[in-house]
Amino acid sequence: MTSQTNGQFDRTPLIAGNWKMNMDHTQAITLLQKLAWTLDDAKHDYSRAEVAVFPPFTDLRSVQSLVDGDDLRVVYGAQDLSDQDSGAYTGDISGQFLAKLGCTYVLVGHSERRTIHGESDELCNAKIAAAHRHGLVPVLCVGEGLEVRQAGEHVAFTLEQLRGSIAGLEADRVAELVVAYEPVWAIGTGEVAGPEDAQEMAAAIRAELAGLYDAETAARTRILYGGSAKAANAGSILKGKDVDGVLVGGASLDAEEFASIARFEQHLVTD
Ligand SMILES: O=C[C@H](O)COP(=O)(O)O
Repeated sequence: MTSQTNGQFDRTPLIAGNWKMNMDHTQAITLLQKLAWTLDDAKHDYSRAEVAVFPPFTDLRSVQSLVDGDDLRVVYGAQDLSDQDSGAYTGDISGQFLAKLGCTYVLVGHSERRTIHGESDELCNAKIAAAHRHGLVPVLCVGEGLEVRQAGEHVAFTLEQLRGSIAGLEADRVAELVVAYEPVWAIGTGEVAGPEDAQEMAAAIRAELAGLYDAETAARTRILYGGSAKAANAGSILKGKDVDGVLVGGASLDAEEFASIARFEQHLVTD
């Protein structure tokens, strides 16, 4: 595996846009073209910050054609996958199909899947295995709700989700895994966990991985923050030494705003 450092950060930051259930396939083309043009105009260096989008399933073929046809550097993934590979699973999508569509990543266990669709850590674990069977890199989402946060149990809760979701995973797989810490109370609410909160949890996740595996493995895993991230707060969030990127929802639907987040190095907050 190649080194993930970009020279300034220990790991190459990943700026990921989860479009959720927004944008049909024609709107997807417009949004992605605008994003790519904006990043090109700004001379974005993709080796300094990787940029990924996660459109709805129905957009992926159009996204693939655009990325391939125009040689875009933006990569993409799906918002979910089945833990099964094929068969009588009406409505589900196989990792095999996503790989064929050129997906690099796939979200697993987003809080909206966990809460609305009742997805458990065990199912997330099986979905991670399915992603690996098809060469996809899972972006595992973990994070606590408001009550857990108020009870001060957010670290223990989140680490339990992490352990349950990665049980049995080999060290090499953990090193390439992306973990997104998304406090549920900060998603789509305008509430942002402070940079200290994001760093606290990212450090706790990395320490947990070091304990479960080893320090070298843990040092390679990328850990993102998600929850009302935007250009105005990305610089301070990404200042945390264990925070390796952001998983952006609402703000990723605006090409200029999302491009500005990807260009966070321009507005990194320093002491
Ligand atoms: O996947 C993205 C997260 O759910 C964050 O969404 P948000 O930026 O709209 O709060």
